[in-house]
Amino acid sequence: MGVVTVSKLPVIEIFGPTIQGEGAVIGVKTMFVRTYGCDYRCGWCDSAFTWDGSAKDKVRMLAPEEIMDELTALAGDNFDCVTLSGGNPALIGEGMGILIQLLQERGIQAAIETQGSRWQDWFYDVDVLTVSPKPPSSGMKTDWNMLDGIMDKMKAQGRAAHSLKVVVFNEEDYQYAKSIHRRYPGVPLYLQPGNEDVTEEGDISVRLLGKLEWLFNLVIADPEMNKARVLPQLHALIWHNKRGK
Ligand SMILES: C[S@@+](CC[C@H](N)C(=O)[O-])C[C@H]1O[C@@H](n2cnc3c(N)ncnc32)[C@H](O)[C@@H]1O
Ligand SMILES: Nc1nc2[nH]cc(C(=O)O)c2c(=O)[nH]1
Ligand code: SF4
Ligand SMILES: [Mg+2]
Repeated sequence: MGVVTVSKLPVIEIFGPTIQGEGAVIGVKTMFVRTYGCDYRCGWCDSAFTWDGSAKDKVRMLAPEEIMDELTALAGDNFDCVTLSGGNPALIGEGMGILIQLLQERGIQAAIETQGSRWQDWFYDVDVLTVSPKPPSSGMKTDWNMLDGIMDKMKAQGRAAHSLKVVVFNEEDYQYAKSIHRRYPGVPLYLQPGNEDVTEEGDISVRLLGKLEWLFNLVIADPEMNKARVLPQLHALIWHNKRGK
């Protein structure tokens, strides 16, 4: 018997193919792997089941190879990109690094969604890194030392396409987004209107589009935001608050 490496990941859901609904690679067909656990507790988190205990019984500890097999079983070769989200995927060390390698060996892009509260060396290997620092409305406090460190390292390394994405619910959040833009001026900034009710059932697109127009108007009036991009959560316009989309 060979030695078994323990590098399993806590996975709460694997789904797709769907369309990436946010940020730099919006519109691209992608699979999702959502890890369990978060070091934050954002008041408005649209994926609170990844950390609030309500879906704890659905968590599976999976080896990177098992995740690959499940992606293939779900979608065959009908995808070129896998988005690793959570929760905070940056809580996971070795296992995530191995999964990213496995994906890339098969010519599949690895995209990451994380909030910038933790660093992992595998950030260097990611194809698309989205760092989404949290504005005041979340109730979280930004660790500026950590965020500076992450942005410095990504800049110095230069391979992975990285960008910033700030969710904006109110004027104070908008000011926070501006402070992020001033602090990291060379990094593409995406602004995303907040979904104020992540439990509402039925069609929420009119409400979301209203919030998008509000954010459009702030940016339109603001010469400091000439380079920012304002995008909706595209999947939420189409599939609303449905899970696994
Ligand atoms: C659920 S999080 C998981 C990844 C990581 N924890 C993070 O926050 O970046 C994925 C993305 O959804 C965004 N998000 C969460 N709740 C939201 C809401 N109510 N409205 C708009 N965006 C939201 C987050 O800001 C983040 O950019
Ligand atoms: N379609 C779709 N696009 C997304 N982009 C980021 C997501 C996330 O929850 O991390 C997400 C998601 O949950 N679904
Ligand atoms: S950091 Fe991301 S997953 Fe964690 S609570 Fe905030 S939005 Fe949710
Ligand atoms: Mg989501």
